[in-house]
Amino acid sequence: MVSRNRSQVKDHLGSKVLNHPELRNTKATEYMSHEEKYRYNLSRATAMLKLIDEEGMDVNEISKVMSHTVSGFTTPDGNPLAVHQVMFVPTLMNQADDDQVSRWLGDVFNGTIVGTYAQTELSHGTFVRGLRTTATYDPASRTFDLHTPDVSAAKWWPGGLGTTANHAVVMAQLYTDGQPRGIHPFMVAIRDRETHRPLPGITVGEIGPKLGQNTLNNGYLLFDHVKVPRENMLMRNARVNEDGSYTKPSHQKASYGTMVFTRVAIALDTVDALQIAATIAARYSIVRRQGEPRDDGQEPQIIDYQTQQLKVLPHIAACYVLRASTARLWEHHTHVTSEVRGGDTALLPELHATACCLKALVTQDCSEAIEALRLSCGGHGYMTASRLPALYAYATAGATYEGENTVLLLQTARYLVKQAGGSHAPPAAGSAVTYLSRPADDTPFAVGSPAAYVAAVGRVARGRVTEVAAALQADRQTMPEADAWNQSLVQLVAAALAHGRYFVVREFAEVVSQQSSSRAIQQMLQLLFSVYLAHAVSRAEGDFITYGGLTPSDIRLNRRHLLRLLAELRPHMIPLTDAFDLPDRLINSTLGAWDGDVYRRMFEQASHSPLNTDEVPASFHQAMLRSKL
Ligand SMILES: CCCCCCCCCCC/C=C/C(=O)SCCNC(=O)CCNC(=O)[C@H](O)C(C)(C)COP(=O)(O)OP(=O)(O)OC[C@H]1O[C@@H](n2cnc3c(N)ncnc32)[C@H](O)[C@@H]1OP(=O)(O)O
Ligand SMILES: Cc1cc2nc3c(=O)[nH]c(=O)nc-3n(C[C@H](O)[C@H](O)[C@H](O)COP(=O)(O)OP(=O)(O)OC[C@H]3O[C@@H](n4cnc5c(N)ncnc54)[C@H](O)[C@@H]3O)c2cc1C
Repeated sequence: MVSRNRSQVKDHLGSKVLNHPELRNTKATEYMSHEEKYRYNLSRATAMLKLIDEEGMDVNEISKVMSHTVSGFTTPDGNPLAVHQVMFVPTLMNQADDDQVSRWLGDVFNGTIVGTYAQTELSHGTFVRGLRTTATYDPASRTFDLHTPDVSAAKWWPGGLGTTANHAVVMAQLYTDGQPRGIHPFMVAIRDRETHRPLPGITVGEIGPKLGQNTLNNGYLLFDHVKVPRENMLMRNARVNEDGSYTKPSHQKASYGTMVFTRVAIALDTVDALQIAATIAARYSIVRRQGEPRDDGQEPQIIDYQTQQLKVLPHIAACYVLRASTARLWEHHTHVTSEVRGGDTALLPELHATACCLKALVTQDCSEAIEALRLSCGGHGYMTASRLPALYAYATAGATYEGENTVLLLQTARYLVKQAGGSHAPPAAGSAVTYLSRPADDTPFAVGSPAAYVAAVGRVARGRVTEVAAALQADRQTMPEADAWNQSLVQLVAAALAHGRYFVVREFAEVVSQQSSSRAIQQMLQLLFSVYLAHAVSRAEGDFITYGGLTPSDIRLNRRHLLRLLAELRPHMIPLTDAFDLPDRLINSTLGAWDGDVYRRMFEQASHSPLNTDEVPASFHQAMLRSKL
């Protein structure tokens, strides 16, 4: 199979997707009903699935074509098959045993089986161990009895479950021999393959409108003592034998593997959304002129206001920096997964810790950045047709799904404080936490030296982690563990974020140092890195004084330095966003097209409003009449 890099995939898709007979003609969906939107997005998602199949793509390629850059074009309101592709199929591949894979995957790939990942319940999402759907094994019939004890245990949220999927991987509490065995995955048929009607004992439907991504087709699901054959528990890790005896998995959290994968995919993908938003805001900021005319008689381009530069340019730098670290995480995930499949789980705890904090850091940074970029476009950024509201809705969902960010940061913090206290297995060579067991890097801070900034970011991470580890340790002597932990929650979250920031900047430092093909490119990467670092310091000045070794004078110098760097970056803003290589049809924004013809496009989109069809819409008279009664 030919492996393509990210840009080549895009080029490849440029011809394949943008010219595909079922995909090339897009419709504006803003005025469609909920059902019309679903039909439109589902038919495009299906065409995309067929295309992926025809092209014979591997997991890396699929992740790229499923990326928001492309899926925002194919399924602008959310892909009802996203969870099928990103979670259901990977769960079968990684958690089903070989027999099960050969039993199901043919039907998955020929489209007979369409699935979802059904974990979250109405009353439990975060605390997975608290899920209440049960799967009780009966050795006499060799079946599991799947049951929802009450409405609060209804599955709620799974993507594609609403009206699309006919199967689900259901995460349920396993009982064998009368013993609870924890959460395990079960392959369950929920709708008839021919009629698509719910099967006996199944109650299923769609949960209703959301902030965005309304055609993800999120659903609910309840079981009334549904019998599932023994062979339908996914058995690559744990096993239930015919007599009901139970074999434990090689790693306690093996069944959480799909979540780790999806966190990595979300981190990588949210940067795509930021790139689109940054391109829109950059292009609009040079087209838009407003204010007292200058010497040349023209009103200034808004990007020449220093405040606008601060709203836009650091986020372009962030696109480059976050892309590098999330791509690195993706590679690391591939490596660790193959080790785990071979039985070696040593690297899993750190992968889990890193995936948690990068997913949280990236989705938080990107959603804040996209909102700042939307605001940088003034009133027009509030229009749906700018695309910025939908990009925000997409990025901010990433802060909640696949593990709410605070909760994930606490998972990272748990790993970090154990490392700092020496109570975890020592980190492997190349680990991202070795800095915790070494003396702090005392490179003196100097404005203009990226290495000095990276060292300061490291001191903040180290200081934050060691301080909270000590506080926790002290509290543990005087109160129960849960109270001690709760007493430090805010500082634990800050420590995990600081660690994530250090991970990100070290990865980019490596990218800059390894770039050798062109001096000009290296200089540009250095400039982007300097902007990212100076902005990071300006966002957390207190931390850099408290832990990073910076003085109030350094902080003042950094503020001026950042503004100078922004002025230096400004002439490169358009080439830097053009380099994301996003065709207009993928950007799909009135404000962000390459030719800058913003105002004509805005008028053109207004012509689609159904309220403009008649000079006086009938609804006006009807409503006025009612108000007079
Ligand atoms: C490229 C294109 C892609 C674009 C994709 C976009 C579309 C995607 C659509 C997304 C749809 C969304 C789907 C979902 O949201 S699915 C539901 C996701 N749900 C969650 O993420 C729930 C979050 N909660 C949890 O994961 C767990 O409950 C939590 C980890 C918080 C706690 O678990 P638990 O209580 O069981 O464990 P403990 O805290 O007690 O920890 C015990 C030890 O286990 C370690 N641990 C925990 N998880 C893992 C793991 N996954 N791997 C390895 N190890 C793990 C933990 O660190 C503890 O270790 P120590 O005892 O050594 O400290
Ligand atoms: C668009 C979308 C798509 C989704 N798709 C799927 C899907 O396909 N399949 C699926 O199974 N699920 C899906 N989900 C569900 C999603 O995974 C959960 O909503 C998510 O994991 C958060 O869990 P929760 O809703 O229980 O939040 P809660 O845990 O109730 O969070 C509420 C607040 O409580 C805080 N909190 C909770 N526990 C702790 C703690 N231990 N310490 C400190 N603070 C805490 C949180 O930080 C947060 O501020 C989806 C959700 C969304 C929004």
